Amino acid sequence: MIKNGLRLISTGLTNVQTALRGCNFTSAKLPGNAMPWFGMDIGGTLSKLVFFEPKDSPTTQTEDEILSNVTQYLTKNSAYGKSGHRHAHLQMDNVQICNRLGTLHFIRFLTSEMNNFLDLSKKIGMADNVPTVCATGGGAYKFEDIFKNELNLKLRKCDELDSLIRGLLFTVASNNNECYSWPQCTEYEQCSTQEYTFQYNEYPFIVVNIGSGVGVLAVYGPNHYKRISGTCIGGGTFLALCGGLTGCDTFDEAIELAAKGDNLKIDQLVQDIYGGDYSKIGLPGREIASSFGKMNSKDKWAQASPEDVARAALVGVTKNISSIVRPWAIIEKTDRVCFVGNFLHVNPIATKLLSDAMMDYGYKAIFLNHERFKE
Ligand SMILES: Nc1ncnc2c1ncn2[C@@H]1O[C@H](COP(=O)(O)OP(=O)(O)O)[C@@H](O)[C@H]1O
Ligand SMILES: CC(C)(COP(=O)(O)O)[C@@H](O)C(=O)NCCC(=O)O
Repeated sequence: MIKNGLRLISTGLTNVQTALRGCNFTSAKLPGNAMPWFGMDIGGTLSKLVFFEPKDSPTTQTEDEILSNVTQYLTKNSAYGKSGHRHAHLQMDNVQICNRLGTLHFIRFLTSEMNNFLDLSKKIGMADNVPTVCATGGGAYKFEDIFKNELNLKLRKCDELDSLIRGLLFTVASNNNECYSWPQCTEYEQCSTQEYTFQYNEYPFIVVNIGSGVGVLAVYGPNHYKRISGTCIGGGTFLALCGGLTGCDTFDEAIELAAKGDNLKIDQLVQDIYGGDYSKIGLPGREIASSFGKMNSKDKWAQASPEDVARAALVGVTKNISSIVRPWAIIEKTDRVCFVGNFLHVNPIATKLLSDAMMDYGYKAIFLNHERFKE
C-alpha cells in the first residue's frame, strides 16, 4: 500500500474502499442515509476500515455533531491500538459517493485483534450513530453474529471479489497517476518505477489479489469477471515463515530483513545441480531450482542469517505466484496483469520480481500506488 502514496488494500485499498462502493449503493439503499458511512474489509490477516467524511454541508445539526465526534476519534492514530494505523497518505479527497462529496479515510488493524476493535467501538457507542456497516472479506461472515450481539451493529455483507473489482476500477478511475510499473532493469535499487496509464476499460485483463492467500481473476467487463485460479501460498505464508524462521514480529520487519538478505545462500540454483545451464530445456544456471533447497541440514540452518532466510521466503512466495499466473495470461489472451493486495505494501522486491517474471514472457505487470504506500 505503500512511498508516495494499496487493502489495501491495502488495500487492501481496493477492498477497503470497495466496502463502500461494492455494496452498489443507490441513495435509496444507503444504510439509513445517515452519516457517517463506514465500510470494512475483514481479511484473513488484516481488517481494513474505510470512513467517508462528507465535506459538503451537512444536512442536519445532528449529522454535524456526529460527524465531528467520529472524525475526531477516527483521525487519531492512537485510537486503533497497537496494530492499528490510519494511512493518512492514502486518504482520497474530493471523492463523490451517492451525490455527496467528501474524503475517504483508510485505517487498518490486525484481524486477530478484532476483540480490541469491538471493545473500542462499544466504548464510543458506534452503533448509536451507525446502525449498519458495509462489510466484505471472509470476516464479514465469520464476525457477523459477534457484531450483532456485542455491538448491535448490522453488517451489510458484500462479496469480496465483487468488491475487489469494483474498488479497483473505482480507484483507478478516481486517481490520475494511480498505476505504476517497473522498467527493464536488473536491480530494484538501481531503477525507479514509472507511471503507467492503465486502460482499465479495455478488457480482458488479469487481477491477482495477494492477501493472506492468492486469488487470480480474469476481468471481462466492469461487472463481469471470473476467479480462474488461486494458491494457498501467499502473504500469510510469507509472514508466518519469516516469524517462525527469523523471529521477526511484524510484516515491516520481515520486509526490512529481506531487503538486506541474499536468497542465493539459501536457495538451490539450477547451476548448483547441473554445474551450469540446463541448456536442453532452456533453464539458465542462475534460475532457482529449489526454494530453500540448500537448507538440508541442521548445520546449514545454524549458519543461516535471518536476512538471507527472509529474502528466500519472500522470493519463493513471489516466484510461486508468478508461475501460477503466467499460463492464465496465455489462456485468457491478455498481456496485462494487475497485482493488488497488502502483500505488495512496502514491497519493491516482490513487485520487481513479479514484473520481471511477467516481462520475460512479454506481459505487463501493473501495480497501484495505493498498494505500496510507506509513511
Ligand atoms: N502491517 C501488516 N501486518 C500484517 N500483514 C501485512 C501488513 N502489511 C502488509 N501485510 C501483508 O499483507 C497480507 C495481507 O494482505 P491483505 O490484502 O490485507 O489480505 P487479507 O484480506 O487476507 O488480510 C499479509 O499476509 C502480509 O503478507
Ligand atoms: C480464501 C481467500 C479468497 C480469502 O481471501 P484473503 O483474505 O486471503 O484476501 C483467499 O485466501 C484465496 O483465494 N486463497 C487461495 C485458495 C486456493 O485457491 O488455494
